[in-house]
Amino acid sequence: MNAIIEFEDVHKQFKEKKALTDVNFSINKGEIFGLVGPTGVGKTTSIKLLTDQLKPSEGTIRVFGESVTGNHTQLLSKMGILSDRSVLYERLSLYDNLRFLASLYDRPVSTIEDILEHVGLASSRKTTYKHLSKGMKQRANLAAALIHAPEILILDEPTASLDPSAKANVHAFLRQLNEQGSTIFLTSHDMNEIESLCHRVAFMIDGTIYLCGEPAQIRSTYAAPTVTVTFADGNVETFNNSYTGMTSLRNAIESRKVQSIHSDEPSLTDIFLDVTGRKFA
Ligand SMILES: Nc1ncnc2c1ncn2[C@@H]1O[C@H](COP(=O)(O)OP(=O)(O)OP(=O)(O)O)[C@@H](O)[C@H]1O
Repeated sequence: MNAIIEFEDVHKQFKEKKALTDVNFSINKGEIFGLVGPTGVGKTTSIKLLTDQLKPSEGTIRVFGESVTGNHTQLLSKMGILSDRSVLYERLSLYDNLRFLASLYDRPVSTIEDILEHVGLASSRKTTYKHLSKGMKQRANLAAALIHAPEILILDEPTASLDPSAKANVHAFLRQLNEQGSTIFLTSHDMNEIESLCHRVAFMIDGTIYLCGEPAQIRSTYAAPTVTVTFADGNVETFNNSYTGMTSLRNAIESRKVQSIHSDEPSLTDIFLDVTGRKFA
């Protein structure tokens, strides 16, 4: 695997507050990687460290094998960043904002139309940034993050203010960018988003990585060793995934009409709540 983002033994201390403790993970080229966790566990701090807005107290963060600390000018040109700070001017129209950014990166203006179309803001191109709604501002900043066709996209809660339809459009766009070669690192509170979008996911709890892996692999690790069968007469029975359980299941299937069979696999949200005992914010 070709790791292009690496967190190695990263700690971050803010005066008395320990925000990150011994954080280790890596993201491979071409992956969509999700960092999830409740509010205040260290997701934004991780993004700020990765984008050199903060310095780690200990440890190293590398992008393309190079430490980001103090080396961000060159590395940032390869990253598109959506963070909690807007990069757009309040008094400029959306189009003029993006045209300004495109000129900084020497990108053709045709890129702007294409991106505006994909984030669903083509009809708002003349609107002054400050007059956009909260969800539109979020999509405008996503558009700004994409203007220089970055190899890596770093997105802090990219869909937090979006309605379900805008969310689905942004998801489709992110999948498309990923298929075209972008590596995407995103944070979210939304397990469904992570489950449907990400190749791998890390659960962050109180500043540490609790679990990391592919959603299907995590689900199967925590799956209950049972199979639930609904029979045509309405009865529901659970069978153990053991030799005797499976023999009973086979006998039941042969002798009774079955409506549905499903393995009792928990969702990522179930697993998260189970392993942490904490609720999502
Ligand atoms: N500049 C700072 N000074 C002091 N403490 C900070 C600072 N920035 C963050 N923290 C603290 O570090 C912890 C992690 O904050 P962070 O913003 O990374 O959480 P988060 O997981 O992104 O939360 P949310 O999902 O609400 O955005 C919190 O307790 C926060 O109060």
